[in-house]
Amino acid sequence: MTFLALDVGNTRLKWALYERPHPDAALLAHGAEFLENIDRLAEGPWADLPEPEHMLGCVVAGDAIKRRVQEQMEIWDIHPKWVVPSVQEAGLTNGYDHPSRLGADRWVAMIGARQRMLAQGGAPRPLVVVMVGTAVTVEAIDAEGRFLGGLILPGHGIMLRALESGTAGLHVPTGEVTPFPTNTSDALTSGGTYAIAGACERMVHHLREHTGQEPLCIMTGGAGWKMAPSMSLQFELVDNLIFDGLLAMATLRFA
Ligand SMILES: Nc1ncnc2c1ncn2[C@@H]1O[C@H](COP(=O)(O)OP(=O)(O)O)[C@@H](O)[C@H]1O
Ligand SMILES: CC(C)(COP(=O)(O)O)[C@@H](O)C(=O)NCCC(=O)O
Ligand SMILES: [K+]
Repeated sequence: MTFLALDVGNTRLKWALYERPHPDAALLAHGAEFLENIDRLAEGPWADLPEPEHMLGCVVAGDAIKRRVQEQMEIWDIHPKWVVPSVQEAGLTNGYDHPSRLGADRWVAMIGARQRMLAQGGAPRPLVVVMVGTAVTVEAIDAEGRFLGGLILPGHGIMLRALESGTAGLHVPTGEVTPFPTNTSDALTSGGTYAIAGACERMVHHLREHTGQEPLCIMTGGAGWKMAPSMSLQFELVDNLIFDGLLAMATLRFA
């Protein structure tokens, strides 16, 4: 009953093979590839894997990338299944104006975060879910599992590239995060980091005001580790929220 979980973002493809489609399943193998290397998955890291029986993925990198990933899966006899955000799934209600236009990765990460909170026991709380990847997303979910809405902002890389290409004098190496930057490198690195931190704190404030309860804050994504030390509020850093979400959805779909 092996299960392959895929998360295809705008920078990297992340994959994980589990012994079965269940949150308690053992992890058999996992990896991550930058998108320029995905055409070598079948002859590389996937060549010696036990054949997955089921697969569920989320992709936000566009149709061309999705097709290239599906080509790599032709070494197996599986039918690729991709998440399309719906109005309701796995205990979460989708408040987006057009539910299917929400990024699939955002939907899956929120489902993972909610499952994670419920698994910890205690009364359900509002959730702020931050994903720091190519872009940064900051989601608000109330204690009843209603996704109220979320923010999208540029990630570190995009912010720096935008500043570099839009100015004459901002071509400098990465700096340090510091409260009072005194050189261009530190000013850029700190500006980006605190822009993201500020958006997160603002959303916590909005959700606290809206629900009258203290939100639980969870952070994930490839660049989450860069943000974690600069957060003034307590954020739990989780590296596999999307896989948690895919496992929760797969349990319901493939049981
Ligand atoms: N090996 C790495 N070295 C440096 N930065 C990395 C690495 N892996 C991830 N990152 C950071 O994480 C971001 C990508 O995270 P990821 O969650 O894979 O994004 P996405 O889901 O959008 O593809 C990059 O933009 C980069 O800032
Ligand atoms: C916001 C995103 C670009 C994030 O992509 P990522 O950083 O994970 O590569 C992606 O979730 C997306 O394309 N969303 C569709 C638009 C929306 O969610 O409103
Ligand atoms: K992502």
